[in-house]
This record gives sequence, structure tokens and C-alpha cells, in this order.
Amino acid sequence: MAKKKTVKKTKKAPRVSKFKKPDFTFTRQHQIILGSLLMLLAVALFIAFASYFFTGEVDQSVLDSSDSSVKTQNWMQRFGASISDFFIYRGFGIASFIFASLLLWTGLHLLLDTKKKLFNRWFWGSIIVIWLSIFLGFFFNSAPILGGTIGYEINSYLQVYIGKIGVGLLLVFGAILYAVLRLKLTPEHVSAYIQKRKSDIKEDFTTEETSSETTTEATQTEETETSTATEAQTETNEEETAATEKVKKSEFELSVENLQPTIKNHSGTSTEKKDTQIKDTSFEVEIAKEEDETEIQVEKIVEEKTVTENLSDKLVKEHGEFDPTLELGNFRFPTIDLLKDYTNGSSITINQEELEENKNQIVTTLRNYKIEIASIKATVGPTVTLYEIIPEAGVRISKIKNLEDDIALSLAALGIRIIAPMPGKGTIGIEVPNKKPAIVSMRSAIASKKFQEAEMQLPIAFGKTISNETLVVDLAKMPHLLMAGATGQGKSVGLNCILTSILYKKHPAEVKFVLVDPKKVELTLFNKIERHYLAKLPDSEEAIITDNSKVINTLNSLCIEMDQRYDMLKNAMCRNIVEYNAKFKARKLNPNDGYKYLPYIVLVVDEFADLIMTAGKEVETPIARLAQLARAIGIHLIIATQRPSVNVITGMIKANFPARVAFRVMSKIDSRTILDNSGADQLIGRGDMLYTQGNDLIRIQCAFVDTPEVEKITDFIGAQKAYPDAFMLPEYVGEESGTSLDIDIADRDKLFQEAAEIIVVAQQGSASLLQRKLKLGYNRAGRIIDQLEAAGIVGPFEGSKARQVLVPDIIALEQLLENEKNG
Ligand SMILES: Nc1ncnc2c1ncn2[C@@H]1O[C@H](COP(=O)(O)OP(=O)(O)OP(=O)(O)O)[C@@H](O)[C@H]1O
Repeated sequence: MAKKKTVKKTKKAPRVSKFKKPDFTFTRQHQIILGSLLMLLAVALFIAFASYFFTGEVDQSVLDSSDSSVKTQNWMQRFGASISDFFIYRGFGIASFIFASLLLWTGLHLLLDTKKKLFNRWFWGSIIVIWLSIFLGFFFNSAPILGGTIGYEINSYLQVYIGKIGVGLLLVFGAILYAVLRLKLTPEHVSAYIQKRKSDIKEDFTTEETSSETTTEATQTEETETSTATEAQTETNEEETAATEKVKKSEFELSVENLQPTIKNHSGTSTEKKDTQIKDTSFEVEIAKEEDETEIQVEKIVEEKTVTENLSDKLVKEHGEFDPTLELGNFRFPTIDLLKDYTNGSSITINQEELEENKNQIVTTLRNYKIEIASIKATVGPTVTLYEIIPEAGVRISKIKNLEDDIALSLAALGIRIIAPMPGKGTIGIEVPNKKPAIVSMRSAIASKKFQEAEMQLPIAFGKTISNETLVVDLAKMPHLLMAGATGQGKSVGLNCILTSILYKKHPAEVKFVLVDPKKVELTLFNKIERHYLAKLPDSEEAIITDNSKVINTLNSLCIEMDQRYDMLKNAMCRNIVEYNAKFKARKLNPNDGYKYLPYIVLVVDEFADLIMTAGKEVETPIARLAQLARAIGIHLIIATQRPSVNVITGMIKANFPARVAFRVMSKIDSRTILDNSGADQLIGRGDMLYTQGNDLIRIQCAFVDTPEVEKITDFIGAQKAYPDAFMLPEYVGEESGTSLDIDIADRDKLFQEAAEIIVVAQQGSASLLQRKLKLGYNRAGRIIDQLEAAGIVGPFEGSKARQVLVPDIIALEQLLENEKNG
């Protein structure tokens, strides 16, 4: 095989050399050849054009005749005759000489390889040719040979339109254009030039005067070495030019007397320079022209872009914007028909009789208290009807407000709420519950245009307001939500409603949930979407946290995540998650530098009161930290509690949760704790709620989503392709995580021995057992367990399972402790 290959190679080799590509590069030789050709052509043109003025007329008849044997008179023969006839007679007249000189110029440049841009010269040269041709055609109408046919024709064409004067003005304008654009002549330049000339002349005479007085004076004055040398040169120069200067002096003798020496250090060389300048002013103009041309060659300053921007632009061009949803590109959002329609298609029904009855009751009750009504208007909502009244002038609002209970009594209805005055309306509102409250289905809330078209980060369709509008709010704007309500009033449904809304709007890549459910049953359904939507700690088995002890770790882990995200935002120079993710999508942040797309994290804590009772400060501190700082980096908290007492919802927590939802609570005090206002105690339950985002209270009927519906949704999502694992939160190594096994015997808890006995007797190594038996706080119990582990009484931490007890009975325990003491 190897042999064959070598044979093939040797055969192919000569072929390759045969088909060598021809080299088309423009070498120096090519340049010289072309340059000299052009120059010779230009000379030929000059001769032909010049000859045309003597032989043109004779040759014209020869060119007109088709007989090729007849000789032409032009010095360049038939070529000269035809080309000069074309350029001078039919073209531009004597201006055609400019073409010949342009050709000569081009050839010269090629020959000398000056690398000058010729385009400019050709452009302006052609403009001059046209202008000159028109100019000559205009002034020498009778001698058309000067302006050529083009000059003549353009002239006569223009004169028809703008007349002779117009053409004259046009020519002047053309000349001005050339002077300004090409020669860069402005009045300032001209006056500066004249000034310069004047001062030069003055200088000349001053130097001349001083030099004629004493030629040795310059050597006497203390000058630098170089200047002395030049002075010496000056002497000789001055001797040479003495004759001419004498003439000049005599010419300008009078003016010299008035002149003052302006430049003192002028040496002879500069005088010499100025001499030449005065002698040849036309040369100066030439130089100015040359300078103009070199100016054009100055390269433009190109704004340098930063490398990352260039790279990001390139990457976006090549691959498009980064799409975080790509990994689960085929993910399908749950369909609307997974949700049940409780209203059977029909919206709220208005019961006219009920309305009339309630109205009459309100009017008569108020009349009993001598309150007359000017007008009354009703708005029928899903659960309550709002009667807006305008009392007669002079009635105190507080008087009506105080009648709340009396009106409720006369209407024989629970949950009457009086809003006096209605904010921004100038009326007093009385909310009366409907006899037959309508269920607001989650389906109608999700299907609402408001929700479907909501351009929000984390949209939530809460339910319907009294005017039957779907209330859609952005959790990211809240930025955290506090939820309270007595048991059975709709809290869990409310939480499901929030989670469902987000599931219907956000891709798994965009949002992750951290669910804390001490009741263990409310949120279990979401386990099915663990690998799509849930986040968990690296060492935990279940994503939904049901054990209070683990909540602390999770909260602290979230704090670490928050700090990491802040670092990332700081390095990326972004102020919030939206800016950061936009920058990341635009590929301006390199994943190799540790940047990654940041999904929103929604922490949901059900039964917060329970958590505070068991863990106290250990929970409150991270919660408060997250609530204070996490809004900008996309971590949002939803905290639900049955008991809205002040020791659960502390000042620190309340201050950072401006958005609150209150379901029905049992007392006015609870209502004040949660809403800073009464009203929640007058709700009718079953999803009837008050929502505030810091200002007005809005009464809403929460959208109802039942457990089977949530199950269907989670099944639908869970059946689809998922990420390999749940979103991993950073690892948190807590103080009582059991890793510090070298706990000193002297540092042991006072209750250590008692705890060890309890554990050994029960043969169950759990902190909660110690908590119960010894009435300890979670932290202390956890610490004792760690000490027991260090002593070798219980085994290591095993996740949700209780630790293994390594000592079989009390006797063995006593022996172990005895040995420890002696050892
Ligand atoms: N928005 C609603 N529309 C109609 N009915 C509702 C609504 N919300 C709740 N309900 C009714 O109230 C019942 C109790 O609701 P839910 O389980 O949410 O109460 P809860 O406040 O979570 O109670 P707990 O705190 O004891 O768990 C539901 O089973 C349902 O029948």
C-alpha cells in the first residue's frame, strides 16, 4: 500500500508544475513600460494638436474623403489628423492640450513611481477642459476651433435658457468653485498672503540695512555656534548679492526709514530664502498647489472599536443572538384546554331583583340615619357588587363609614365593605356580596388579551376586579409578594394561580422556582417539573423543600447566588438582570469568563409562620437580605402565611414587601398587619382578596385553579424533554452542616449526655427528636447532633433520612463516654 502511494505522488508532481498560475502583479518593469508609452503618446498628441492649427483645414477634406491613398498634412500623419480632428474640432478646442498634458503627467508619475493619486488631477483636469471649452466658445464665437464643437454647442444651448449674461455669470461661478475647492483660496487666505508678502519685504529691507551697516556685527554678537556658522555664510552670500540689493535699496529707500526690525535672530540663510521668494512668487503658488495634493493623501482616522464589540457583532452576525431556550428548543407551552372553564362560557349574570333589593335596603338604612342620597350606581363584579353613592351636600363621610355594621345587618350579608371616599372618583362605595358568586376560572384569566399580550418579565394573572377586568401584574416589578389569609380562604389556590400564570408565559430557561412547602402536600405536584422549572441544592434529593431545617441552607444558598449574580452584573457593568441578559444575548459577555444566562428565580414559601416559629432569626435574616437586595438580580420572593401576626411578619420583612395580598383574615388587627389597613376581615373568603402594591387596595376575585388542573399542566410539561437535572443553586456549607468533626470535648453542650441517651434509646439520630424531647431550638439540636457525630455516636448526615446510630445500647454508650474521659 505504502509503495503504491509513493508511485502516485511521483506521477502527480510534474503535472502541478505545468499548471502554474500566471502572475498578474503590476511590477516595476510594467510601470516603466506603461509610463514611457503614455509619455510618448502625450508627445505625439502635442505634436498632432500643434500641427492641426496649420494643417487642420487641409486635412479635413482628406479625412472626409474615403480615399485612403491621399496623404494628410499633419506632422503625425493620418493618426495625428484624425485624433486632433476628434479632440480639437469635434471636442474641446485648444483645451484638448490639457488632455495631452494629463497623459504626460500620468506617464511621468508611473515612470518615477511617485505613488500619487492621479484621479484627482484627472478629475479637475477634465473640469478645466470643459470650463475652458465653454469659456473660449463664449468669447471667441467666431473662431470655433478655440472652443471646439462641445464648447460651441454647450454655449448656444445655455444661451437659449439663461442668455449671454447668464452664461458669463455661470463661467465666473465655475472659476470661483475651482479656486475655492481646488486651490483652497478664500478671502482670508488671500489677505494673509498679501500680509505675508508685505512683512517679508519689510524684513528684507531691515536685514539688508543691518548687513550693509556692519558685516562683522553679526560675529560680534553672542550667538550659538550654528548661528555663527550661518552668519559666516551670510557674509559671502551678501557679497554676492550686493549688487542686486543695492538696486533694491535705492528703490525702496524711502520706506526703509519707517521700517522697524521685526525679527532679530534672522540669519543670512533666511534672508536668502526670502530673496528667492520675492523673486519668484509664481513658484510659491506652485508649492501651494503641491501641498494641496499631499493633503488629500492624509489617511482618515478610523474610530477603533473595542475587540469585544467587534467580536460580539461578528458572533451575532454569524450565529444570531444567543437563545437561552435553544436547549429545550422543542418545548411546548401548556395549552389552554388543560384548564377547566367553570363559568361554562357565560360571564357574570346580573340579577336585577337582587340589585333593586340591595339598593332599596341601602337607601332606607341610610335614610334611617338621616342620610339622603343624590345618586346611586351599581357595578356587578364576580363576587361582590359595588354600589357607588353620592350623598346629598353636607353629609359627613365618616358618618357613613361608621354605619358599616348597620348596613351589613339590614342587608343581612357578610363581607360588606365601605370605601369612603372612593379614590379618584368623588363617590362612596359600598361593596355588597352577590348571593351567587361567580367563579373566575384560571382559563379565562390566562385567555384574557391582557395576559396574552403582557410584555412583562414575570406576568401573573391574579383574577378579576370588580369591573370584571383581568388584573395582570408583574412579579418582577412588585418585587416581592406577601400573602396572608386564614386557613381555607384560598391561599394555596392563590399560589397555584401565580405559578400557573408563570408556567403559561415563561420558558424553563427563563425562570426557576424554589419551593418551600412545610405542609408537604400543597406543592408536591410541581415535583413533576423538577428538571424543567425547579432549582435545588446540590446535595438534596428532592427539589421541593418540606423540611424546615433545609430551608435555612436554601435561603443562605440563595444569598450566595445573589452575591454571585451581583458580582457578575458588576463585572458586566449592568445595573439589573434585564440589561445583563440583553448583553449576554447580544454575545457581548463571554461564557468562558464565567458569564451565563441568568434565569429569574422565584422563591415560594408556604406557611412562613411555621418557619419563623422553628428557625426564627436564622430564616428572617436571609429572607430580609434577599428581600432588600435581590430585586435587581432577578430573585423574587413570595411568602404566604396563615398567621399575619407581627412576630411573623416583622417590620424588616414588611418594609421590603410593598406588594401584599390579603385573603380573608379573622380580625381587624390581622388585616392591619398585612395591609396596614382594615378590610381583609370583611372579605367573604373563597378567593375573595385585596391586593395592594403600596398604594390603593384593589378587591379581586382570585382566579380558581383546582388541583387536577395543576396536575394536568405539570403532567404536560413533565412529559416533555427536560434538562438533565434541576437548576443547581450554589452549595452552602452551614455552621451546623456536620462537617466540623473535630469538636472539642470541652466545648460540648451541657445537654450532650442527655441527648446521647435519648438518641441511643430511640435508635434514631434525628435533630427533631432532640428538639421535641429536650425542647430545644433547631440550631442547638443540630449542634448537639454534630457533637454526637464527632463522638462517634451517630453516623454522618444522610439527606432526608435520619442518621444511623452507631452505639447499640445505653451500656455501650456509658463505656464509650468513660473511655473518652480516661483517654
Ligand atoms: N379563587 C377561588 N375561587 C373559588 N373557590 C375558591 C377559590 N380559592 C379557594 N376556593 C375554595 O376554597 C377552598 C380552600 O382553598 P385553599 O386550599 O386555597 O385554602 P388555603 O387558604 O390554602 O387553606 P390552608 O391554609 O388551610 O391550606 C378551595 O378548596 C376552594 O373550594
